[in-house]
Amino acid sequence: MIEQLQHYKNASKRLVLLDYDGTLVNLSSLPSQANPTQQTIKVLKQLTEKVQTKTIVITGRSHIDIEHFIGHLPIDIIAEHGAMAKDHTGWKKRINDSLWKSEVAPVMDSITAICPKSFVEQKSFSLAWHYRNADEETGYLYSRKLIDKLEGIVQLNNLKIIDGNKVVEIISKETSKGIATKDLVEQGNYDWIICIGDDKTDEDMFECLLSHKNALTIKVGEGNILAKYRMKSVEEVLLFLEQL
Ligand SMILES: O=P(O)(O)OC[C@H]1O[C@H](O[C@H]2O[C@H](CO)[C@@H](O)[C@H](O)[C@H]2O)[C@H](O)[C@@H](O)[C@@H]1O
Repeated sequence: MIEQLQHYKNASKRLVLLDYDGTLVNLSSLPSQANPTQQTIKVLKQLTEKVQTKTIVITGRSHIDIEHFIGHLPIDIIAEHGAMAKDHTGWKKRINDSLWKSEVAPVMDSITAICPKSFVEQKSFSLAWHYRNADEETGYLYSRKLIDKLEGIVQLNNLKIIDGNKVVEIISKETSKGIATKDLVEQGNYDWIICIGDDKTDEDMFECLLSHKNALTIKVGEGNILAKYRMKSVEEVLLFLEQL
């Protein structure tokens, strides 16, 4: 890793891709509580000041949430797993597919009604059913039931199910952090890339970067790994980013 970092420092055009929840901030019981810490803000600010370095926060969050958390920083953002993107000109849609929401919402609502402490998060191009605060066993069982009930709608509407961290999310099949990463890599001609994430959707970025010889990919926490390195915690990620 030290050798790789040296190459990174000597590179002339760098890309730093950072997931938000579970990577830049610790997970919390409600999405609205995951405010960035002072250290997170400091680290992101430092990265935006680096020359020859493009830093992008790439998140499953709605563009409204992430704008609320870090929108005051001069940093590029890709939100909703690639459906929305922000650069110095402002926010833009990368897809235009949300008509299916009227079919999915009632199914999620019906499960919310029978699974205490679960709730639906609305985003522009996706719907997410959260069960972190439900009783563990009950939440998991209902998440399987929900996935089962949604299979048909998902197939008919060219959608996919993201079976995430205590969340079941529905979004267009044409959107992923991997697709967004591929676009960035093709357009940017970067000679070094650092990519850090903790969740299943971040594996799509790692997979996209597998064949890139100058990509340093880092998985935060345990579980499946297509990344080359692993870090234990958000705190370790922030310390690492401070050294870049
Ligand atoms: O791509 P990310 O930046 O990792 O965002 C993924 C999802 O994050 C949020 O949900 C997760 O974090 C919440 C706050 O810590 C937590 O309460 C929830 O259980 C997690 O699933 C967000 O609400 C989702 O929209 C994002 O897709």
